[in-house]
Amino acid sequence: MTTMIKICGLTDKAAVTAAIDAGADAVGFVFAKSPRQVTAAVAATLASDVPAHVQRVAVMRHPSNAEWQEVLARFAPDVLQTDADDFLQLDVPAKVERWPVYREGAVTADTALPATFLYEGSNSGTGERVDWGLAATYARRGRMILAGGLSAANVTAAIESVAPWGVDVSSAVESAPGMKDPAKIAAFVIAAKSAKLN
Ligand SMILES: O=C(O)c1ccccc1NCC(=O)[C@H](O)[C@H](O)COP(=O)(O)O
Repeated sequence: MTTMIKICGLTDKAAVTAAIDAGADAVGFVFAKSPRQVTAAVAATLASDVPAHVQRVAVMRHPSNAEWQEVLARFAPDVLQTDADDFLQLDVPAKVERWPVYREGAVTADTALPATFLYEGSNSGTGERVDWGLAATYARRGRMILAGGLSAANVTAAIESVAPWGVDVSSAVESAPGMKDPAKIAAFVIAAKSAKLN
């Protein structure tokens, strides 16, 4: 079994190509307010050559249904990633996979976690790392995508201690906020793939 790798917050074609060439399984485009924010039209252009085995993820945070419908119509993502409660008010067709975001501090032992979920801290895209010990307990309850503060330097250890289904990175593979660095993307993927899984 290998760990799913998502490179998030892509804003230019070179970064998309770097993620695909490195062997990423998913590429994320941020539509929320962020230094990485792109329009649905730009994301559609950036993702036009993404091969079918790489999932194209629409990353949002508290969108209105109208904002989501615009992204759905123009970008046609494979996956919608947004805070778990957002899904209550969004019309998401069955063909779009859901990656609800659960945030550290808001999850307890009693929280009903879905089959697949993303787990991170309060502030997306800021390099904020979660408690891996706690994350490991939640990772046993479903297909967790671990996010927040991962980098080429720590992703191997993160995978080996948390055992998530997937990992997600953004700021640590950038040269500046919103500017992805192809060499850092490649290094992250190599490090993630080198993790020893039981
Ligand atoms: O990346 C953003 O700026 C962002 C803004 C608003 C909502 C979500 C956002 N990113 C979501 C991601 O999936 C990031 O990859 C994740 O938060 C990890 O970020 P980082 O700690 O920088 O690796």
